[in-house]
Amino acid sequence: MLDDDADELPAATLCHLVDGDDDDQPSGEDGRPAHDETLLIRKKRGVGSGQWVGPGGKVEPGETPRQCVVREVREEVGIDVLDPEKAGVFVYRSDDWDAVVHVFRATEYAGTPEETEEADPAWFPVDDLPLSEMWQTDREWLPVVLDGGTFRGRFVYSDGEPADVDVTFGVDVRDN
Ligand SMILES: Nc1ncnc2c1[nH]c(=O)n2[C@H]1C[C@H](O)[C@@H](COP(=O)(O)OP(=O)(O)OP(=O)(O)O)O1
Repeated sequence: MLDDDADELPAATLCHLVDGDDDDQPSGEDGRPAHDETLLIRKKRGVGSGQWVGPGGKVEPGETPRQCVVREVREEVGIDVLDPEKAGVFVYRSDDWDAVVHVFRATEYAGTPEETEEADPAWFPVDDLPLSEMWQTDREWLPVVLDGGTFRGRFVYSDGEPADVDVTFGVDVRDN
């Protein structure tokens, strides 16, 4: 881990779901995106509200990060992710909240994303993400995660801007 105190921090999760139409139906006719797209939410409240982010949230007592990410995706957009795979982990430090954030990638899900009180979901092509309306540090690692890679990072924000950014790719993130 890139931060000595990471074990002391509250935990949170993010899910980056990648979908593409790989069956026999004409593009888009089964309600699934025609090409590789990823599900983002316009977050209505909480940390990062107003931005496009992956669905996710804070890990509750007694919950594992994997259990959390399944619950949060269900609560925020009403679908069940079936195969969340750990793809990264980063320490986030800011003026008002610090956390260790576990990042999952998924390709299988049940249901159709819908708007909730917490989030407004939309699919974006993986090569055309709304980066100017996302966390600035997402551009460091999100394309790698969407492409099947792994990373570990430490992102320090001050006054809403990245002040210290450290990322390593191609690491084993299964147990941390
Ligand atoms: N730097 C950065 N980039 C991308 N995403 C994040 C960060 N820092 C973060 O904290 N996050 C993400 C990690 C989590 O998904 C959320 C924070 O949790 P939040 O959505 O506020 O928690 P919930 O449990 O859903 O909501 P409330 O408890 O606030 O109702 O931000």
